[in-house]
Amino acid sequence: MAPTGSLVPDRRRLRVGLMGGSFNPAHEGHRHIALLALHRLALHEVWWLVTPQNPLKPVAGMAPFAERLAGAREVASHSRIRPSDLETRLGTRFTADTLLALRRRYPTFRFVWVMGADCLPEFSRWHRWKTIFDTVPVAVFDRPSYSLGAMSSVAARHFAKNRVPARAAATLTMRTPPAWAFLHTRRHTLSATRIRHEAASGARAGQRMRG
Ligand SMILES: Nc1ncnc2c1ncn2[C@@H]1O[C@H](COP(=O)(O)OP(=O)(O)OP(=O)(O)O)[C@@H](O)[C@H]1O
Ligand SMILES: O=C(O)c1ccc[n+]([C@@H]2O[C@H](COP(=O)([O-])O)[C@@H](O)[C@H]2O)c1
Repeated sequence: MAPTGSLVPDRRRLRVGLMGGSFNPAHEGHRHIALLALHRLALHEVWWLVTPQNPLKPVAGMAPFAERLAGAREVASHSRIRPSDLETRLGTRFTADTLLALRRRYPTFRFVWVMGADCLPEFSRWHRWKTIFDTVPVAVFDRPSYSLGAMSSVAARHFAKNRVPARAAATLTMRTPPAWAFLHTRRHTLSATRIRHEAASGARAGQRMRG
């Protein structure tokens, strides 16, 4: 059940970054951290887990799943970045459940959860958030304006003792969880929120021109 097109046999000790997201829509910021993750975490692949619905985000304004997945496939355009509908196929909605299911399904793979710094401040609101840290190592990538909030967050403080230095990030997939790193990297300013706002104001301007 690996992402469509995966030719890698299940038995290999594949090092895989799992990057969950709404991808509403996918953009260069996603690609930016996926490429950094491949390099800095010494991964074979990054799987973009396009979520059927983020449990903490409103349903209103969420583009249809098929549209978000198609957009992710277009933006990824890299043989080692694999957009996937795994959560839909597994029937999981919460990250903790997805990770446990993936670990069961691919017992020989080395997974690491990859996310941007904006996720850390709200992480303690995620369903069974401590289980996530206990299931796979976690890599957090810098994102403009979120670094300070991320490091003072409930999750960062709770797992402070389990943090490994960024220079050791390439060893994360080999570590027994909980283990996590914060990577101060080149940052990318783009967000899906901005793209949606720009699309909406473009549409309004078009309406004014026509009216
Ligand atoms: N510019 C970026 N820099 C770092 N991480 C990013 C960036 N854009 C997205 N991410 C990360 O990618 C994952 C999926 O993000 P998501 O699909 O929600 O995009 P988003 O731009 O944050 O969307 P929205 O603005 O709608 O919240 C998250 O872990 C998020 O932190
Ligand atoms: O499991 C949860 O409770 C949970 C709460 C919020 C977000 N997530 C996951 O976090 C990932 C990033 O979500 P998003 O919408 O910020 O791109 C995506 O895989 C979501 O399913 C998961």
